[in-house]
This record gives sequence, C-alpha cells and structure tokens, in this order.
Amino acid sequence: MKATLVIENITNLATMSGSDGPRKNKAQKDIGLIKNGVIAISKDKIIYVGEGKLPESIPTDEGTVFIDATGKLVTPGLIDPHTHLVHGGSRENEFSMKLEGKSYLEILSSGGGIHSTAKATKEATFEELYDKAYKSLNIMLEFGVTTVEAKSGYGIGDFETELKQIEVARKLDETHPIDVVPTFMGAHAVPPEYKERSDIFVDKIVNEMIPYIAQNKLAEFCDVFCEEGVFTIEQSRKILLSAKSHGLIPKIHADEIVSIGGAELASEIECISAEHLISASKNGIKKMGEKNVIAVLLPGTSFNLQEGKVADARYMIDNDVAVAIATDYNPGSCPSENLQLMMSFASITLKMTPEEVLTASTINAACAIKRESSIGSIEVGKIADIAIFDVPNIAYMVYHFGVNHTDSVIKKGKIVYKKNGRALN
Ligand SMILES: O=C(O)CC1=NCN=C1
Ligand SMILES: [Zn+2]
Repeated sequence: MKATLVIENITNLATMSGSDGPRKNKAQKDIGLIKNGVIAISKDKIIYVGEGKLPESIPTDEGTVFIDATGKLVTPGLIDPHTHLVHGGSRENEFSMKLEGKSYLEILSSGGGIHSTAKATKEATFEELYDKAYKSLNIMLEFGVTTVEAKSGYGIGDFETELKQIEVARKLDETHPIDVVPTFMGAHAVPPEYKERSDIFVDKIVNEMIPYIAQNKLAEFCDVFCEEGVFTIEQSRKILLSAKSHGLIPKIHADEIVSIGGAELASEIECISAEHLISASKNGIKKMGEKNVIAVLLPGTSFNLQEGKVADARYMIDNDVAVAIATDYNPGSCPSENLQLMMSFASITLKMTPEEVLTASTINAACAIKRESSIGSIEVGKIADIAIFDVPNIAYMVYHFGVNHTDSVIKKGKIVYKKNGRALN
C-alpha cells in the first residue's frame, strides 16, 4: 500500500500505543514514546509507525508528501471529550456578579447562568448557532484538537431547541474537519415552570425526549447535571437508567460543586464517565476505579469558578481511575476552547505529570467517548488524526503555558491546519 503522507525525523513521537482500553494508575504515565520516529499514512489510515528511516517495504512516489518533524513533538490528534459547543449568546455580564462574590449556583438559581444561555440558544437560528460553533471548532483545530464531544442542554424543557443543538452538532460533524460527537443533555437544568414539580419534568425527559433521541439515533450518550439544586441523585438515576434501557451510553456531571454522591451513582449505573468531580468523595472515587468509570476532569472550570478546590486527580489515578481532561467549553463556567491551556492547568493545579496529561487528552479521552478503537493513539490501522507541536517534548508543552504550540494538524491523513498557513474560513 503506497504512503500518501510520511512524517519523519520525529524528535519525540508519543504513540500512546499499547493499550486497548483506558490507561490507569502507572499506565497513565506511559505515552509510548519513540525517539527519532517515523509515521507512514495511506489515505486516511496509519500504515506504519517506527524508529529511524521508513523501510523500503513501504512504497512512496512523487505524490507522497513528506513532513520533517525534526525538533518537534508528534502526538495523536487531541480529543476534547466534554464541551457545550453549540450555544447562543455569552455571559460576560455574570463576570461582575462573580467578582462581587456570587457563586455559580446562586447565579443559576436567580435565573441567570444556564437559563440565560437557554434563552439565547432558543432565540438563535440554526445558522447562527452553526456559524458560532464553526468558529469555535476552528479555534479548537488550531490547538491540535481533531475530535470534540458536544452536549445539548440549553433547551431546558424546550425539546425543539434541544434538537436544534443536536442537529447543529451533527451538521458540523459532516462539514468541519473536526469530528463532532453529540451527547443528549436534556437534564441540564430544571425549567422555571417546573421549579416546584421537577419530577414532572424528569418524566417528560424519560417518557418523551430520551425515546425520541434513541429511536432517531440522534446522540450516542446521555448526560445529566447531578448537583445540589439541579437534579437529585434519585432523579439522575431515573434519567440515566432510562437512557441505558434505550441504548444510550450514560455520562454524568457529578459532584461539581457539592458532594451529593454523583461519583457513587456513576459507579452504580456503570456510566462510561463521570465529569467534574471537584467535590467527589474518596469512597465514590474508589467505586469508580472498581467499576471502570472514567473521570473527565475540567481544570479550566475550577480555575474559572475559583471555588477554592480542584478535583483530586492524584487520588483518582492512585485508585485505578482512568483520567481524561477536557475544556468544558461553555459560555458560563468555562468560556475557553483552549485544550492546551487546560493541559497546563491539569498539571499545575491537579498535579498530573505532563505524560499523564497527554494520556488524558488522547487515548483516555477517546475512551470517554467510546472512540478508542479508531483514534486516541498512533498505531497501524487507526485513523490518521495527528498533531505536530513545535516543542521539544511534552513537559515543555505543558510547562510553557498560555501560547499555542501547534505546528500542523492532520485529520484523516490530510493536512488541515498549518501554523501561519491558510486561515480556515
Ligand atoms: O453553565 C453552563 O452553561 C454549563 C455548565 N453546566 C454544568 N456546569 C456548567
Ligand atoms: Zn459541562
């Protein structure tokens, strides 16, 4: 099979190879490093990974593109497994409230927060949501990201708006170089009109929305904001068990602000992942390790919320919980598409080593969205989603924070971004 693209003289090639599932404990540090590496790609697939020169057995011709990666770090395309990508409006008006000391939950319960984004998303047209999210995907691509999960959740009871978000995500998956993986999150907040009768709203989600999403195959995952003052443990259990019974894979926003047992529930239901976990109990973390629930940590959110605590990544890694990280890109608790910055935050604030952070942004992130069979590592037969960073090694990339280290991004074997190259429209 002829090579269409060859990346050679790679000073540091982090393959992330060697595991068919999420990397836990000591394995979270193993990045499958090859010095002076070489990768051969044919069309959209990886056909060779090795050290030194490309072997004669891999044919090339005048059409083969060669990239010299001397002095560079090459990794699998980064994966952002937790975003609220598709949304209308913005919430900079809450900035002053936060500076005056108002908490995230206080702003939410006073009708702001998610509710104000819900209003903006409802009022926005499909095209407005699409254009806004397309621009965010361009930013993410420039940071080396090649796959993104995108939650609905701003319908807040208005199913049409929920569906509009999901349809935008699905359209973006077709049109933008980045692959977009939709998650249904109808249970993001209780609509004001159901404030005193939230169980009725839960029944609407369970009896109407989830069956429709599942029957029409509009999303693979179902997520719920299990939090004090949002959805209780009992309500979250009902929603996620219903999702599971309809073939949707359960995820959960767990113990973000108050520890109400979200991590324990994630383990009981065997969610693919539990996300945030800033306030997760040690018992809940241990149970997640026993039940192989992946932790998706969001260090940008804890930085932005400044609630004085961060997820205990070290305890999770030491207790066999595979850790992934994400931006949590959304207009309120983390208005940033910059996954490279979150990688630095994960190291600086969560005390994860640079190698653990790279695992968390590649293969473990792929596992959190059930894509590990095709992406998340540089191995023969996998999709050629590859990022080239202009840094000598992963430690330098994580330590030198706040700048964009991306040199080039390859998506399905095609160069889709080059630094100072053609701007994406
Ligand atoms: O505030 C938002 O829009 C997104 C969010 N949902 C749960 N935590 C953050
Ligand atoms: Zn979130």
